[in-house]
Amino acid sequence: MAPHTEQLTAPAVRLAGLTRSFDGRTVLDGVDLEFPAGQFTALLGHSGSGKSTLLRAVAGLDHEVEGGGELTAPERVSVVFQDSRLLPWRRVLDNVLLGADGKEAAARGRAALAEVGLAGRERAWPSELSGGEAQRAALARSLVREPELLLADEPFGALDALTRIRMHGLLRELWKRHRPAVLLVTHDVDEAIVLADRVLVLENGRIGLDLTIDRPHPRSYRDPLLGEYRERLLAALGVTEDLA
Ligand SMILES: Nc1ncnc2c1ncn2[C@@H]1O[C@H](COP(=O)(O)OP(=O)(O)OP(=O)(O)O)[C@@H](O)[C@H]1O
Repeated sequence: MAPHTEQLTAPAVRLAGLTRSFDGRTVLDGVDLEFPAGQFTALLGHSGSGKSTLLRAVAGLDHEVEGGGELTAPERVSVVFQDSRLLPWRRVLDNVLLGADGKEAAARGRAALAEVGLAGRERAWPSELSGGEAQRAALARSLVREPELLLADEPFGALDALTRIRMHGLLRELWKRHRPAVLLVTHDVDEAIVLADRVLVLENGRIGLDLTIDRPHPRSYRDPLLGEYRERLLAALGVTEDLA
């Protein structure tokens, strides 16, 4: 019998028994998680549940995690945060290039900016960009390295609702073109179900729910069949009350 192809593909990320405490308080309590190359995964959880802590661990930014087991992540990892973290003293293109020199690098940077809709803004200063444009530039900077894994920590959390919807379309488009594995941390249940193919809920320091969103793309916010997933996720998050 032919072996199942998934078994032949090494997972992009594998965590086993990942534990992290701060001042004796356990935030991550033996997280087991694995996802394959190219998978778009969202991570939901209440404020303080440890989403950013988990993301930082996967990014290799936290040297105090106790593996207990193992932590495997690809070499080329990019991280996008809620604020763009553009360097104010560098022009947009120089921010995207992050010190890479030469004509070829500049061409790659320009192409990345064009991909996110910022063609013509290469020489702008970050202070001249809107919040949405700054996040576009941050996405261009993250993609120019062709990451195998894109970690995004509430990348649209500070944007207004309409800009956020546009950015959802852009992120999904970029994902389709570049196919990195994505781990998107968000508070927004709709954002998770419209973008991701798998949604995880972090609770009590572990993955409490692991839900595959089996709907074709592009998805619509109005798709009634997404409602069932929304209900399950809200229930897992303990949101049961309707507003008065
Ligand atoms: N460097 C740190 N020192 C002390 N405590 C920390 C540190 N980093 C995180 N914590 C604590 O760990 C818990 C989880 O924080 P984390 O930022 O991972 O949560 P989160 O789910 O991302 O929250 P939010 O959605 O509000 O961003 C919080 O109680 C936080 O105070």
